Amino acid sequence: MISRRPVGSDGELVGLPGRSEPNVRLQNVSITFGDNKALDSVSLEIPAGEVVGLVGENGSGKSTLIKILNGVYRPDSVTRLFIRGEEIFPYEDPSAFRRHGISFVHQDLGLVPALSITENLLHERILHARGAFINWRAMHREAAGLLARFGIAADPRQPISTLADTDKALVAILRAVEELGPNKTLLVLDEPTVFLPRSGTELLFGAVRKLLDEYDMSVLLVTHDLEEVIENSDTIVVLKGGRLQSVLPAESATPASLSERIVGRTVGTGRPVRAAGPAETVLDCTGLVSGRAAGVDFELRRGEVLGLTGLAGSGFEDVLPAIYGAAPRGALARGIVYVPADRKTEGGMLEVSVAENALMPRLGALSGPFGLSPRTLARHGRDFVERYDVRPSDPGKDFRMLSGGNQQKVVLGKWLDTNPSVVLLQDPTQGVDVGAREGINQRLLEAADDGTAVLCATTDYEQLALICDRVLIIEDGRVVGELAGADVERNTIAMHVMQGHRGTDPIRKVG
Ligand SMILES: Nc1ncnc2c1ncn2[C@@H]1O[C@H](COP(=O)(O)OP(=O)(O)OP(=O)(O)O)[C@@H](O)[C@H]1O
Repeated sequence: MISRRPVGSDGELVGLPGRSEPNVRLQNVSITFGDNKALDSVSLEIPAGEVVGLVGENGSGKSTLIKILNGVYRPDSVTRLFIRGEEIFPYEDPSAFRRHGISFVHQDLGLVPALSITENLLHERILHARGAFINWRAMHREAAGLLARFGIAADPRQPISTLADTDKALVAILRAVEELGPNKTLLVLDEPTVFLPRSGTELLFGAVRKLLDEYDMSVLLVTHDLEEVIENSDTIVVLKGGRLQSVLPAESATPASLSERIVGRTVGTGRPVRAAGPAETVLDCTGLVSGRAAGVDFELRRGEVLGLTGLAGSGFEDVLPAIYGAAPRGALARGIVYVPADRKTEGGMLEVSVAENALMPRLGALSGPFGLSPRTLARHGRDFVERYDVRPSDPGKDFRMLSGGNQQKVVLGKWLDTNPSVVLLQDPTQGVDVGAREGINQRLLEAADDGTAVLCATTDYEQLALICDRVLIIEDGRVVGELAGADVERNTIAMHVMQGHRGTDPIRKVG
């Protein structure tokens, strides 16, 4: 993408207004939680027609900035915000953002599965027509028009749950834009593609560009996926420790240069060489049927890292909860642990400290006759936050106060510390920054070297390529192929997932 703003001698964009006033201008955005200055004098501009990517390590302030833009948090009073040149005062009226045309799509998309596509898409208007006459025929016609314009081949009367994941994400985006009425300024996309394959992401951003051209709006894209942000943004803004680290034209950025700016170092993309362990089977999964899994067979061996992947909806996502759910009581005693993707509702206890969360599965082992002393809790807590690089490194902090990525480190670490024989991981590095991702992968490989069998279900092919000894591809609820050795490589995995989908037979069938 060609940036429309001037570039300085250091390759960074000059942060002054361009020829015309940007759609959104943030000046000195600052916010303080207790003694933590989560955002410190951040100034940035989001010009019309541009996608501005917002990246930064876990806890750098991305979500906080978004929450200021939707009125959840009040910034410190030095902050000044301008929308299409007009200063707005969110302290006085948090709904000002919405009225000035700012809308959001979050990772969970916020769709209601049982409702029709039309009801989801035109939700706001239908809601406001409450009690009044709703012309359903006209609503469906309008929804059908929108779907057709954005290439979604579906009847708008059908439930949204029948759509493929990419189309669901697209509907969520169209709805967010539709809800703004005539006043369309900024669409904030908060990791909307984490569950999508690359091809889905491309489709989605094709539609986003079309929206930008049609409405002269802007997009603020928050993501941890460096390739995605480079491919789809015009400008990339890097936050570090609550401050503006840099503003760059996306065309000049590479994943290595970005990770350097984000975490202060380049992050390794090499695959470690691992010795083949003994072939002892620790988990024999035969004919597993659950959700969309329709007879999944595989063996998991001691000390190996096995990946499970496929297109969203292929059934690979249903395997781990089914395995864990099959033995809920005895699972932990037998050394099986499960780390779900949804760490907020399933993974951690929000109201207690990081240290208590981290030590919870080992409380019995660590406690003396009089329970766990505060001193022991603090000592183990300190050791934990250091080993898993949890930030801020305060074990006494409430879990709920951590950023999303730091919560993920705590949830993963607390289970790995139980020295399990089997670890079941669903999207383990989702929402985790590029540096922490490397740390987590390292911990997983160390666990495997110590004999733990790791089963990892994800569409993050890059992560699979970095840690897996074998990768199983699932299609229509069954294992249709296995990649091992040099074939455990990102593009090869992606190709086989896609080719399997088209019904060809590119890889060795298992069984
Ligand atoms: N409600 C809150 N109370 C106290 N501290 C908070 C609160 N919300 C955020 N913080 C702190 O503000 C800082 C920025 O957090 P934020 O969630 O914005 O980071 P982030 O860049 O979105 O991280 P991630 O990539 O992990 O989602 C962190 O130090 C976090 O602990």
